[in-house]
Amino acid sequence: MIEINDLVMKYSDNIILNKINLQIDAHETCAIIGPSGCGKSTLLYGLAGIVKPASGSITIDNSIVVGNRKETGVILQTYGLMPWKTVWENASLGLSIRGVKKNSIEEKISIILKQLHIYDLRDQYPVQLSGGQRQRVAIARALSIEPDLLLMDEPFSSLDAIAREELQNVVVDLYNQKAMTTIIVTHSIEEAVFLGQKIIIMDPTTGNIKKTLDNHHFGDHAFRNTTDFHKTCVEVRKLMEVTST
Ligand SMILES: Nc1ncnc2c1ncn2[C@@H]1O[C@H](COP(=O)(O)OP(=O)(O)OP(=O)(O)O)[C@@H](O)[C@H]1O
Repeated sequence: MIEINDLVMKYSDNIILNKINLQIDAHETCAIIGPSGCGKSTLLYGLAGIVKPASGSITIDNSIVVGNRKETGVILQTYGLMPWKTVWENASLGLSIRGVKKNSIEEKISIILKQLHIYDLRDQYPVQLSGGQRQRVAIARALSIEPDLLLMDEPFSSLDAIAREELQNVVVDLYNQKAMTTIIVTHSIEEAVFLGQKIIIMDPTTGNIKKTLDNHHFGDHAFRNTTDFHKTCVEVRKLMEVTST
């Protein structure tokens, strides 16, 4: 379980997040949405231990986050792939850094690459891949460490609508297999509604949470085509409009 208590995040004297309180249950998926610059990434960096709170705390499973946590998988906007390493080498980086034995790495990475349909691309370099394929490699690397928490910062923003929906389906499938706590920062209302059991709408004027919606429909690819999906999108859009005026 994640507990955020009176969290203040600043860059120099500039307060970005102001006294945020939030609980995210273990095995929950949470989408964070809000206008550009409202501090979504900053919140994710706090959860990842990349940026330290000015005050307040972030606790994961009763331990205060003070830096990288080895059970947290992180996918940042830029994918973070090493251009000089192959798909296989990029995907296995997290395991080799942790000193995992070669046999075990081979077994785990083969399974994950096959699951993400990029096994045949294992000897290619990032420059030879499409955006969606690169993103699958980044997902493979994050999953290889078997995280209990997966943090994603606008992971699909550079993809076309179809590639984006395919990868959203992959996230749902992975969740249905492993039920890892998943937090995704997104600009897309549809993505937030499709991927978040909890949808957090941020308010840039207060540096706090405007509203949290519970969404019980998560987990089914077909949800995208339902009336409930569209209704929830409209609800989130209205809250975003209020936020941005
Ligand atoms: N390293 C930094 N140093 C100083 N200010 C920063 C830094 N990173 C972000 N900021 C500022 O903090 C604010 C919040 O940035 P953040 O990236 O968290 O917002 P965001 O909601 O994720 O934005 P976007 O949707 O555009 O990615 C912005 O005003 C940004 O300019």
